Amino acid sequence: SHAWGYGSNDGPEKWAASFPIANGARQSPIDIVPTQAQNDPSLKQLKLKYDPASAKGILNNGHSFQVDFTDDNNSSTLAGGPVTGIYRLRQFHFHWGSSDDKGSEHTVAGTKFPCELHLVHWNTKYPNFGEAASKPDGLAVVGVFLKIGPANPRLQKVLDALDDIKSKGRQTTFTNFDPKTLLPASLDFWTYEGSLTTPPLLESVTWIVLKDPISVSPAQMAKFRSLLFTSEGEAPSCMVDNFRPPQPLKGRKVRASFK
Ligand SMILES: COc1ccc(N2C[C@H](O)c3cc(S(N)(=O)=O)sc3S2(=O)=O)cc1
Ligand SMILES: [Zn+2]
Repeated sequence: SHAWGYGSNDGPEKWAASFPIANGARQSPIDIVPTQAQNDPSLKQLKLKYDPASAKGILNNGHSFQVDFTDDNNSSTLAGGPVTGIYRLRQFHFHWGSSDDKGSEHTVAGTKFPCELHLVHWNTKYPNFGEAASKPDGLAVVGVFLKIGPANPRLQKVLDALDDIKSKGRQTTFTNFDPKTLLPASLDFWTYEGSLTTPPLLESVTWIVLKDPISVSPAQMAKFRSLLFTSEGEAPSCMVDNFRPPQPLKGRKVRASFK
């Protein structure tokens, strides 16, 4: 079985054994070096259109927690930016640390953030998510950094739901939520061609990492850290440090939508 995790026995340094693409040419995350990113005036404005009614549920999947969206129509989509065509929102999830000095997957000139939000979209030129996930232009993930500061009221509805999904496999209804409320004021972004940051590590992701972070308070970070990697009945293991470290750039260019 392809059981993987973030521990010393099954963590990122071990993934290549079951998923050799871990050493591939376009792996994620990466360290973004702003001074080496090239401004590309041909990049369009990011167009995000989210319908709160398309939020469906919230699930502890044993690696993170995710909010799933109905993706059988174009009610919640991404277009513009570096992509061609329309991508449908599938889910969003987070990665975070055991302490505020780490947790993000992407880093900015070596700076780690305590948490990173990923909004996962798939290219509607393919018939479904599973098909899209294996194509080089199949997925587009928007990454948003979370930085320690005042409590973020926009996060609260998500964090309040975590008590119901403490252990792996737990899920509950979660609807009437607009993920746009989780985004910073500016949609300035860096973009590069990469991969999923967890197994199966497929090299199918156009990454769109927003330059500006949103805030999260230490108490709100403690809520993330109250989740468990483990199922009910197993010895409890706190869900923390569920991030992959930056991977080699291997000649890739990072473009900036801003000067
Ligand atoms: C069989 O192919 C598959 C393709 C994708 C997935 N997913 C689960 C992954 O954990 C995963 C990781 C993502 S990240 N951290 O944004 O790079 S996005 C994502 S997923 O929801 O698309 C499952 C099977
Ligand atoms: Zn992710």
